[in-house]
Amino acid sequence: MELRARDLAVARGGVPVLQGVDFALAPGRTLVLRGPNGSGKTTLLRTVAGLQPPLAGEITGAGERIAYAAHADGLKATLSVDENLAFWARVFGRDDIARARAAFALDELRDRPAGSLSAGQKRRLGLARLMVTGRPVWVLDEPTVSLDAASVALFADAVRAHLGQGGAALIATHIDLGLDADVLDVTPFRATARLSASDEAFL
Ligand SMILES: Nc1ncnc2c1ncn2[C@@H]1O[C@H](COP(=O)(O)OP(=O)(O)OP(=O)(O)O)[C@@H](O)[C@H]1O
Repeated sequence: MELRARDLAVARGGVPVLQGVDFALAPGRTLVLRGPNGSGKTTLLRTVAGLQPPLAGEITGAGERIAYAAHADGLKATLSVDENLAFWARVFGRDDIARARAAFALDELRDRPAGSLSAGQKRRLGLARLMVTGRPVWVLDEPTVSLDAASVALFADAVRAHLGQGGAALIATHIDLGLDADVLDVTPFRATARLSASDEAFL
């Protein structure tokens, strides 16, 4: 099933940020969002992930198919690496964490409290959680922040494996991940109208 956005308009803090966004993301494919700082990539991802409603337009193929990884890692600091993964797996009704742990080179860190990990190790753990969700559409906001070159390569491998199993990925990133990806530059979709609260009632 495709993830699709049709004529989507999104807002941040009540201010329209993007409008007229259309894209389709098929199983097995990656779509990379590009655009300068503040152009609306995070806002678009949050809307696709269902964390905020669109101002206008339609999203299909999202909802419970999405696993979202935001800027913040959102880890439980006092729980170990394994406990964090197991907790997350349970939330999604699953129990296999070994594959995710290995894919992100976390085996040697499995008993360490997440709060004691380095920034890059925390990020690897945050990304490993995607694998335990079992969800087909990964929505990722700057996933490689804090990662060294070797960890970026691990991440790209994990995405490739996910695509190979029929998954899909929507990724905001400023770097080249070496993936065979489609690219959507959000710059042309910047919202022109700055609507007041009273105008919004007529949308
Ligand atoms: N909490 C907020 N309340 C109001 N406006 C916000 C908030 N967060 C971001 N914005 C504004 O919304 C617009 C879009 O921001 P967004 O974070 O979506 O951009 P981005 O393309 O992801 O940027 P970056 O590349 O810097 O991560 C910007 O003008 C930003 O200043």
